[in-house]
Formats: sequence, structure tokens, C-alpha cells
Amino acid sequence: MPERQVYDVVVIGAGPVGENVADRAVRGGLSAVIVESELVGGECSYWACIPSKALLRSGDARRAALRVDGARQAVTGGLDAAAVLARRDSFVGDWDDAGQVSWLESAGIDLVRGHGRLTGPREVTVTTPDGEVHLAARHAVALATGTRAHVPDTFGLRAAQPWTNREGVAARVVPESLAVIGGGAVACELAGAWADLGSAVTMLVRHDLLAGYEPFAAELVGKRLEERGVTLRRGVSARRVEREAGGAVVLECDDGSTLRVAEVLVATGREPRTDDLGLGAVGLGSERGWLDVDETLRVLGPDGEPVEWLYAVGDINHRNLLTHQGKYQARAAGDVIAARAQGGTVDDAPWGVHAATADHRAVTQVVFTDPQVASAGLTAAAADEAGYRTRVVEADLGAVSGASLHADGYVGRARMVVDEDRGVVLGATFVGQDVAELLFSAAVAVAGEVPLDRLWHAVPPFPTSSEVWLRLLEAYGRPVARG
Ligand SMILES: Cc1cc2nc3c(=O)[nH]c(=O)nc-3n(C[C@H](O)[C@H](O)[C@H](O)COP(=O)(O)OP(=O)(O)OC[C@H]3O[C@@H](n4cnc5c(N)ncnc54)[C@H](O)[C@@H]3O)c2cc1C
Ligand SMILES: NC(=O)c1ccc[n+]([C@@H]2O[C@H](COP(=O)([O-])OP(=O)(O)OC[C@H]3O[C@@H](n4cnc5c(N)ncnc54)[C@H](O)[C@@H]3O)[C@@H](O)[C@H]2O)c1
Repeated sequence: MPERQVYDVVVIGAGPVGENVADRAVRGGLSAVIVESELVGGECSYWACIPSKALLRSGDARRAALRVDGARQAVTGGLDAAAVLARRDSFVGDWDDAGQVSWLESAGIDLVRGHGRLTGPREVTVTTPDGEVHLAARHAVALATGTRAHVPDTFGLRAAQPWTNREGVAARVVPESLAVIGGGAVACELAGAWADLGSAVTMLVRHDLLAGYEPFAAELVGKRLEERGVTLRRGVSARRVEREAGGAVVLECDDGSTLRVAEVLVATGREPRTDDLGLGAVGLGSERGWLDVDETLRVLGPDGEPVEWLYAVGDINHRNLLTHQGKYQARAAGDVIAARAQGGTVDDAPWGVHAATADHRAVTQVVFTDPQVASAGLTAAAADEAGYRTRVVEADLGAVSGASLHADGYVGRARMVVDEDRGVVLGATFVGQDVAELLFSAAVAVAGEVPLDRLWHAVPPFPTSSEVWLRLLEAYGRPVARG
């Protein structure tokens, strides 16, 4: 029997989520080891959130100046693509994870580099370049292995070696032309980034942009993408793809047209990294898809009951594929693992410290397009589907003094979804330049279930864009005097 290293908690996957599970468990008095097969910091740090936002920022800053008369005259040239790419490189530490490894050390978390898989209840075997390492968990194993890009079966697409998000954020050369397949957050953000850097971008969007958001998001973002030079082809899909000997990619589309580009980026969603994770070894059958979890993030077995020692946190449970929501789950999971280990109280009631309630009711997301799309809680469609009796009100962000001072000709819109039975905000969406920083106010209102009557006493400062809240409340109507 090979020697095993025993810890209270074993975490597989050192993305933002795994790091936070381990951190909370250690803060709760447990020992923890984390297993990572690539870079500590995960997809988010090196191939997703951070490099994509770094790529986008320079174009946004340039446009912001162009939208303010007086500053506009100071903008005398285009983006310096080499400088933008160099700035991106600095944010990903040139794809070196030394900084994140030092953080693990400072947090008291051990690291084993290699591919981890379950080999039995509470047992993890790591394949490392030097052989196998056997780990055992006294209390819990947490799976936080994230996702990879889903590449559809479209004929020839895989053989054409398309860009996924990885090349889409890490490329070192701006392609002369780029086809983007998909219309979600990845497609919209990266189409805009590469267009800003000078690529001739064509988006093939099977249905419409940004499904799942309030419909005006697609309208406003689509219009601006076109103004940034992106060719938007809605209702068109590639049906055959081929990379020619010379390197160019030819896409035959289902409307009979042909597109010839230097590169093609596939942004058609994600698939979970649950294959080769040993799920079969712990009675989870041949399961390799997304992992269902209970409110404290324990994996649900085939009988629908939670496996008492096994957690699935972040992207792989498919609740919300977002770093901050995954880290929110990680805080709950790390704390509840410690509570269960020490026989403490488990607070898993809705909004309890160990329950990831916001996953269903108060998710926040910002899509870093121009204009930005920022949403908290439920959209009108999602609230209807969930059975709420709702009233929806809208406001023109461009008519708010703060916004019109911020940028000449500011265009934006806001929507608030109200639960008519309880008089609270179920969701809010803002679309406009720099609305990202406005979103947390909505998150507080939604998660706090603040009554609208009380929200009238939260006074937005003048002249800021947050006065859009006042416009939304006015559209809803003043409360009547209490008798
Ligand atoms: C282009 C793009 C932009 C995005 N932008 C944003 C954004 O702006 N804001 C936002 O909130 N979200 C954004 N996201 C989503 C965000 O990247 C994910 O939600 C987040 O990375 C999930 O974190 P995670 O820790 O669950 O998984 P990951 O970050 O994927 O980390 C999982 C880790 O597990 C490791 N691993 C996997 N299998 C094993 C194994 N068997 N053994 C050992 N290690 C393993 C992986 O190597 C990886 O390091 C973006 C996604 C993409 C694709
Ligand atoms: N700013 C952010 O927070 C941010 C940015 C990027 C990504 N993300 C996260 O990453 C996740 C993944 O993003 P994504 O854009 O890859 O996925 P997505 O699921 O949001 O969008 C996928 C898009 O591809 C299209 N599509 C799917 N299959 C297709 C096919 N076979 N042919 C043509 N089109 C097809 C869909 O219609 C959709 O437009 C998102 O859910 C989001 O949570 C977040």
C-alpha cells in the first residue's frame, strides 16, 4: 500500500473557487491541500476574466475620451496594439503562477501539482510528473475543476484548430480577420476586443446576442458592435469549416455564403471538467457531466441524496459560470466543511451562512461590452417563469444628469422587476457605459429584499448615474402615506 498524505480537506482544482474553499477551511481550523494540473489561479486568472478585461480596457478608455468634447480633441490616434497586448501580459504575470503559489503558502494551504482523480471515498490520487501521490481526506473532498470550451461537432471545425477562449485572450498577434461563432458573453466581449485592436471581425450568431439578459441588452450591444466595425450576422451558422494549407480558415455558412478569415474563435459555451475525475470510483456511475449539488454544495448521488463528504463548487455545478458567484459558494462550502468537521451548527436555511441562496435569487453579472450589461437577480422573463406576480418598470439612463455629464450623447437603459406581492425588487438590469459599478446597489436591494417604500429613503447622490434608481422608483410610483 503506497504511503498516503492525510489532510482534513482535499480540494481538486486551484482556480479562484478551489483556492477559496481551501482558504475558508483553513481559516476554520482545518488542514487543506489543493491539487492543480495547470496554473494556480485557474482559467479565470490566465485565460478568461483577467486577460479579457485587460484586452478590453484600452479601447473603452479611448472611447470614453472620444465621447467627451474637449477630451476628444486630445485623441489623435488609434490603439497601440503592442502596448495593449503587453499590458494584458502583465496582468497574467506572463502565464507564471508564482504569485498565486506564494499566496497559497501564506494562507497555509499545501499544493500538489498534477492531475487529481477520486480513487475511492475520501481518496484522491494525483498523477504527477514524478509518479503518483496518494491523498486522503479526513472530512471532505471538494471538486472545483471548472470548465473548458465546448467545441461543437460542426464538420471540420475541430480539425481547423479554432481559437477557444484560451487563444482568444492569449494571442500575441492581432489576426487580420476573425470569425466568431456564438453570441454569448465570451463572443460579444472578445469580438469587441479584437475589433478594437484592428481585426476585421464577423460574428456568426445562431439566434441573437446575449440570450438570458433583458432583451434591450442585445439591441444596444449589437448596435455598438457594428459601430466598432464588427459584422454581425444573426441567424447564421457555420456548417463546414476548413483550414487551408496557407493557414486561412474557410467557413461555409448555412445561408449559402462563404467566409474566409485568418482565425476562427469558438465561443459556444462551456463543458465541465468532470471527465477523468474518478466519479465512477465513488458510486457516481459513469457520470461526467455537470454535478448537481444541495444548498451547501454537497454532490447529489444517484438517489438524489447528498454524498456526505463530497462537494462540487464553482463552474462544475453549473449554477452560474461566474468567478464571483463561485467564490461566494466557496466561502459557504469551506465554512460548512469546517462546521461539519467540528460538530458545529450547520446554518443551511435560505440566506443562512452555509447556504448559497444568492445562486438562485441574487446573481450579479457584468458583461464588459460597450455598452456594459449589468444585471442582478431575476430578469422579467425569469421572474415570470418562477411564478412571481411582477411589475416591470424602465428608465432612460441617458436622461439622467450624471450619465449625460459622464459622456456626450450617453445611451443606456435600466429595468427593474418588482415582486408585487412583497413590494421588493426581484431584479435590475442596467445597460450603458460604465454601469458595472452601479450594480452592487442592485445586488444589495435584491439580496436584502429591501421594500420599495424604504428604497425611496436611499437617496442617490446628484449628479451621478445612480439617480436612475430614482427614475425607476418614480416610474413605479410613490408609496401612499401610512395611516
Ligand atoms: C473568456 C471568458 C471570460 C470570462 N470573464 C469573466 C468575468 O469577467 N467575470 C466572471 O465572473 N466570470 C468570467 N468568466 C467565467 C469564469 O472564468 C469562471 O466562472 C471561473 O473561472 C470559474 O472558476 P472555477 O475555479 O470554478 O474554475 P476554473 O477557473 O476553470 O479553475 C479550475 C481549475 O481546476 C484545474 N483542474 C481541472 N481538472 C483538474 C484535475 N483533474 N486535477 C487537478 N486540477 C484540475 C484547472 O487546471 C483549473 O486551474 C469568463 C469565462 C471566459 C471563458
Ligand atoms: N463578463 C463576464 O462575467 C463573463 C464573460 C465571459 C464569459 N462569462 C461566463 O462564461 C460562460 C460561457 O460563456 P459563453 O459565451 O462561452 O457561453 P454562452 O452559453 O453564454 O453562449 C454561447 C453562445 O453560443 C451559441 N451556440 C451554442 N452552440 C452553438 C452551435 N453549435 N453553433 C452556433 N452557436 C452556438 C449560443 O446560442 C450562445 O449565443 C457564460 O455563461 C458566463 O457565465 C462571463
